[in-house]
Amino acid sequence: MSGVFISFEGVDGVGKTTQVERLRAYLESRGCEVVVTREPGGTALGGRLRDLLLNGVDADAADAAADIAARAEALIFAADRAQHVAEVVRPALERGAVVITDRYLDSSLAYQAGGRELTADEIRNLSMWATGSLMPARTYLLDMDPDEAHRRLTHEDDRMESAGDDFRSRTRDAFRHLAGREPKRFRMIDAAYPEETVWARIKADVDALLDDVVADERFAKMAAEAAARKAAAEEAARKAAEEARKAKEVAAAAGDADQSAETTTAGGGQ
Ligand SMILES: Nc1ncnc2c1ncn2[C@@H]1O[C@H](COP(=O)(O)OP(=O)(O)O)[C@@H](O)[C@H]1O
Ligand SMILES: Cc1cn([C@H]2C[C@H](O)[C@@H](COP(=O)(O)OP(=O)(O)O)O2)c(=O)[nH]c1=O
Repeated sequence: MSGVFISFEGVDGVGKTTQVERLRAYLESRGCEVVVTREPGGTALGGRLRDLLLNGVDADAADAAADIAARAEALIFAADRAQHVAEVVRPALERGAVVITDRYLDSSLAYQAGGRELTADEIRNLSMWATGSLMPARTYLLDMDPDEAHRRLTHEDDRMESAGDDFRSRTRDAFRHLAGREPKRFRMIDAAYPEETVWARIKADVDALLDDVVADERFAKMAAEAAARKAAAEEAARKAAEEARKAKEVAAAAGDADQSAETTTAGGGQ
């Protein structure tokens, strides 16, 4: 199987990491090579950038959120993504692995455009440039009330999580809007249900997705074989026509020689 790229999105606490691990276990049990990764922080460089993004430049500053300007924040997330795609995602896809990422470019669209209010076009262009336009085949948006999701978290708020209720609500709305714009890629799953129910919905969709990928590959293989057969038949027909042309030339040359011999004989009798 060629590589399949899957992303999980949603506000903090909706259950992405939980479902990513369930999907990893399931796909491994089906015999797939699975690479689980995340943004920010899927590479060594990304780990350093994640620390800046989640803890701020000065962890003791009174307002850690303010010490990175909105545009700088967008660029740091994009830098993390560029390194992530170059170092982890593309090589794994080229090997034929299933790559599951806990967040990808839709998070930038939801948080930096929706949340921080930069424009969606500039954020999208930045991420497309950073990734060479690599898009997931499927994106699972886990959706639920963001305050309830926030209450599920057991750790202390990081720099992004402390941005407040309004920010969380804008981010959730932005995710839902993105899913509405691209229904083929997105599957929006109600994440307020228990873990098992959420997983059952993801599993059903993944089974269909992988069947489609296998069917597409089978179709591509059949199409390639048909094209090769057509090219071979055309080559054989070209060779046969060439041989027929040569045979005709030989016959014509032999005919000319006979005729000239006859002419010579007739001329010699005069
Ligand atoms: N469907 C669910 N219902 C209730 N709690 C959940 C559910 N899925 C995950 N959790 C719990 O919620 C917390 C956040 O889950 P996590 O997977 O880390 O979310 P995220 O990666 O989206 O921040 C964890 O303690 C996890 O065990
Ligand atoms: C990938 C990405 C994440 N983020 C934010 C979302 C999260 O608040 C934070 C780190 O994400 P993450 O570690 O995935 O948090 P969680 O597991 O709790 O969902 O970074 C952005 O603002 N933009 C981005 O492009």
